[in-house]
Amino acid sequence: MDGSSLVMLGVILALLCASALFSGTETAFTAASRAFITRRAREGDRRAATLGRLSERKDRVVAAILVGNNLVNTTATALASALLIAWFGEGGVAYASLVMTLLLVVFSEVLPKTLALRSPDAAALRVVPVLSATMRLLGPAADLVNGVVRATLRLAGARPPEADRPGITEDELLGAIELHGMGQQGPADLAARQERGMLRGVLALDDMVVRDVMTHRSRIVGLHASAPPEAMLAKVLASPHARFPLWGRDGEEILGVVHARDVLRALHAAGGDPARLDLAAVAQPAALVIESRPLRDQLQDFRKAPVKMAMVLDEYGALKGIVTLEDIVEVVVGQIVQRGEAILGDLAEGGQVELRGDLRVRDINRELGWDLPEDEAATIGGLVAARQRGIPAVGTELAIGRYALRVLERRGLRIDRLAVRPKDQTEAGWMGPG
Ligand SMILES: Nc1ncnc2c1ncn2[C@@H]1O[C@H](COP(=O)(O)OP(=O)(O)OP(=O)(O)O)[C@@H](O)[C@H]1O
Ligand SMILES: [Mg+2]
Repeated sequence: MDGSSLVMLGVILALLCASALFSGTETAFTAASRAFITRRAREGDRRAATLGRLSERKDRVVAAILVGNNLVNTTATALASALLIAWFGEGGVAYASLVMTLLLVVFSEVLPKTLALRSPDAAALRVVPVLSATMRLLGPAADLVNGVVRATLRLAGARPPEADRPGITEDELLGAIELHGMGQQGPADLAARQERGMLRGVLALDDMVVRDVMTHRSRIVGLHASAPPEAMLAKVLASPHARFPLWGRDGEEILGVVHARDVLRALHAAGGDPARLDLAAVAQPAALVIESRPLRDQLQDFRKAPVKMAMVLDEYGALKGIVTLEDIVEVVVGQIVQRGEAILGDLAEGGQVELRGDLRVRDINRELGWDLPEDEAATIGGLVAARQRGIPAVGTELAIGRYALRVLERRGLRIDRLAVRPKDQTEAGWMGPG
């Protein structure tokens, strides 16, 4: 082998290495997590800051890398052809294609990309100098490439892709949340599941309205201003609640909201004599909210409000229920306190569970990981009534989505108790008596 052949071999080898560097850089750059880069940049890491800036124009960076990568690939292959033709004559072209394809795929594509993917975040930081140099040298070429691509797309009638799409979409975020902690087991799995629930809850605040979480009118514990003071005191003492709407004479008009603290204050003002208790004097003005108000907005209102309870009205101004800060917080963190009896019965074999009719479909889905439809009614009893177009008799069975339901108890026009099970698991049928 003569001297110039040796030089050529050396150059080809160097080009293959450059090609590998481009490939690895591209993979590290595109696979590095945005969250990691942002965090490190905030901590003052200069390389991360550069990465963050480059990520804002991903298409430009990728185009520059591709230009560089293809430039070295073609040059290396051309040199190899020249060399092998000199050695083997005409047949050298075929040899060069074969050998260079193998070398490029194995050493300049798969190997560096696999390496970069093993820890893309660290790799991305390491290749920042390569990225900067590439952009300085090939940035204009990348602009040219992107310009030609856009023009061609426009000629073909296709819409060019958005160059600078802001951040990620909510769908992408939801997808990432579903993947969070997947494949973990035991306590780690439980923690990840709870975190998924909270993250989903935060996003749900956008789609939910006050009506979805309010406590229905029929379950409000309120005080009537016209009732004997001793009776009001007894009611406050017997109730687990801290805030009470104060109704006017006709039981329709809302005078305000009384906090248990206010009752104490009123009692003190009355010299400790319950008969002289004047709750209307200590009641705070009631906040009113329309039932269609988005939860996110109501949450903001509560942050500023002196009383963390609001009366929920429909568009005609009729009272529909009440909502408190806790009702909204529960969308994110899940049921905080299980009120009264246990919120859910024990899960029997085959996944069957007995539920109170007034449980919220959303809470059931969350607690059991089910997917009953949440947009037809707030409570599971309401969902059954909606599907049956009326209040079904005890013993009625129906299917909703993947679930079989059976009415166990009815009180008046309300479904009090029902049994539910996922259909696929228990072809065996209902368990237990009844
Ligand atoms: N007077 C009331 N009547 C009926 N339901 C109420 C009443 N007050 C609060 N709730 C409901 O009870 C649940 C818990 O609300 P929240 O924790 O805000 O009130 P609380 O437990 O009475 O007060 P606190 O937790 O401040 O002592 C919510 O679903 C809320 O809608
Ligand atoms: Mg509470």
